[in-house]
Amino acid sequence: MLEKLKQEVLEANLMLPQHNLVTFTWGNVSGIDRESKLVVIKPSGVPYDKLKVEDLVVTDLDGNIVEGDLNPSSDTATHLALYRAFPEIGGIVHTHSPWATSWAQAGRRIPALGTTHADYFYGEVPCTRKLTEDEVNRAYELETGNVIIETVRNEGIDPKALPGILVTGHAPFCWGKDADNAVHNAVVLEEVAKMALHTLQLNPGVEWIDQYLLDKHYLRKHGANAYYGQNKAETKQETSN
Ligand SMILES: O=C(CO)[C@@H](O)[C@H](O)COP(=O)(O)O
Repeated sequence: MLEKLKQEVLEANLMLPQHNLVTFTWGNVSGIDRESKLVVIKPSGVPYDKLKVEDLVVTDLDGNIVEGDLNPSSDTATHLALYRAFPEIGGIVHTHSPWATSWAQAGRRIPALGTTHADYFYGEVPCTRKLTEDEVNRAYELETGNVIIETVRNEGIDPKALPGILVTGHAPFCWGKDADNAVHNAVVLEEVAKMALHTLQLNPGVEWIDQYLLDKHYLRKHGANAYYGQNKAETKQETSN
């Protein structure tokens, strides 16, 4: 079942070590088939260089295993909570990539300091509150998902415009229209996390980029009249006076 989705999720998981987003078995990627409401996710603790498509686990949105002999990722409940809350996402990735994880451990939001950031994240990358002792001890992974959902909803965030978040004391979660897009966003998040830290070291008083520049860079890639890449948008970029 879901052979195409399984292949996409396998390839997305293998992109994590390829892009240096993980060490050992850290991290996990999943994808959802919205028609069947079934999720394909990495098995827990399996080294990436040994991961095969038949190792992937299929669950329903309640976490019941529909297919697979191995235990699903230990973060499965977090992924499922996000799929239930955000119907617009099709893939989720969690890593402990060092630069983004440093911001998460510091409990700091990543400010939009440049156009690289603006190309993918339409504003600062948010950071959740800490989980309470009760949340950690009662239902850690589910409550990790819930604190992400709480932050997104309380701050009126559009998950498509800000496809990532930092969980305080833990690490980043990113998402996208599918597993490959989620990993792409995770790679960019790691890059902008590194750039932002270096920028602040070079100039601690640096300000966010101006809203008009944030708008331009985000919307030329993702807006209704996007013209980045090979979009044949009606509105072309100005090429002459
Ligand atoms: O959050 C963490 C570790 O703190 C995860 O990234 C795990 O390291 C990945 O676990 P599995 O997906 O292999 O269960």
